[in-house]
Amino acid sequence: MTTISHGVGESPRPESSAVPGLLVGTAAATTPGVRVRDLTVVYRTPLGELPALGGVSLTIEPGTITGIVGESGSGKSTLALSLLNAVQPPGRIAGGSVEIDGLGDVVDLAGDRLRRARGRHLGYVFQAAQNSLNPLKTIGKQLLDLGRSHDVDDLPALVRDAKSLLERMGLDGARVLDSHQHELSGGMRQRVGIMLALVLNARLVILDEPTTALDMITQATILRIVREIHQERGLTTLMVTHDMGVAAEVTDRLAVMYGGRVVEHGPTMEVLGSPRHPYTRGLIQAIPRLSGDITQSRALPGRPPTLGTVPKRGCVFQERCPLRMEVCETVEPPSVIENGRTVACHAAEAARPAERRKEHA
Ligand SMILES: Nc1ncnc2c1ncn2[C@@H]1O[C@H](COP(=O)(O)OP(=O)(O)OP(=O)(O)O)[C@@H](O)[C@H]1O
Repeated sequence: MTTISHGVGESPRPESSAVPGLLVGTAAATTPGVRVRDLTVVYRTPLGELPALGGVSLTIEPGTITGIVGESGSGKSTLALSLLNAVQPPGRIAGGSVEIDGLGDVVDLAGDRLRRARGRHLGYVFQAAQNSLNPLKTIGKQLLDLGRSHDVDDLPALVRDAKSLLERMGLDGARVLDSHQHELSGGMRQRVGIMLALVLNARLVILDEPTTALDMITQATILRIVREIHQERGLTTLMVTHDMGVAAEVTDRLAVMYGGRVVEHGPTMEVLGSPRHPYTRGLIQAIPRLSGDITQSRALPGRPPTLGTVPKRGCVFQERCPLRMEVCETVEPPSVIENGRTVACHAAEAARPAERRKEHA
């Protein structure tokens, strides 16, 4: 689980001069796309610095909801944090870039520029969002602090927007704003987190397991609202989830992660309907809800690697792969892009008709 400060509870800051390259006072005019290139993130461990992301490249198209799925430890949260340049020690971004339209390479952002980008340009809810509220202040007070720290001129409008978002998520907006976090249930706090991610009108919204703390009915309501608000406001949304059912319901595109790599990426229905990577197939087969019959679900054999056990050579999935070939032990499979789908698998590549392989050689 990963926690970062939500920006809530930060002391209000005095007016500061405009920050070059950032839109202050208004939301970004266009829906941003994101281009992650060769991103490497390492964590310091007793065995030295080990990569949690080993050269991830991923393009997030403007206006889409992209889901990031994969088992625990595959690097989903680390990737989400990297989009905010918010990887905390003992982790660090060791290489690569994260280009966000309107912001540039966020890996190069620091200090005030970075703080302002978060919230105003990049909205986010992290797994522990419900624990990152300030216990000493009401939600309303924290909302005002957030608005002031981002130089929002019209604070009454911010409060109105917050109330309306909370009401859409089935809460009594005025009551919630008057409450302290201990007066709210886990599910209510999670919805407060989502409201705070959206209220500054950020156009790129990153949701890390936004519905984990919620019961099924509340989860369905929240997902519907995330989808509606995404469309109404013209957002680009990245959603990290363990739950392939959630991914199937909400996302337009799906990126599947394993051992700190994106092993498959493409339109959600295509990835789920005709998965090309054996890991994606394994994930899908392990889900009773998608395969329809609970007796047909088969758990993926073996366990995902930890930082210390990711293979140093060859394919990261080789140890659990039913299609493993000799080459998989020595050569990391390149990401092959075809018709809007990306797959990094020697076996999938070998199965493609020879003439199409030649075209992409
Ligand atoms: N602070 C840290 N120190 C050391 N290793 C870390 C730290 N945070 C994450 N890791 C390791 O980095 C790898 C990727 O972790 P990450 O949390 O990004 O995965 P995840 O897919 O989001 O997992 P989960 O679904 O359990 O949150 C894992 O092997 C994890 O143990």
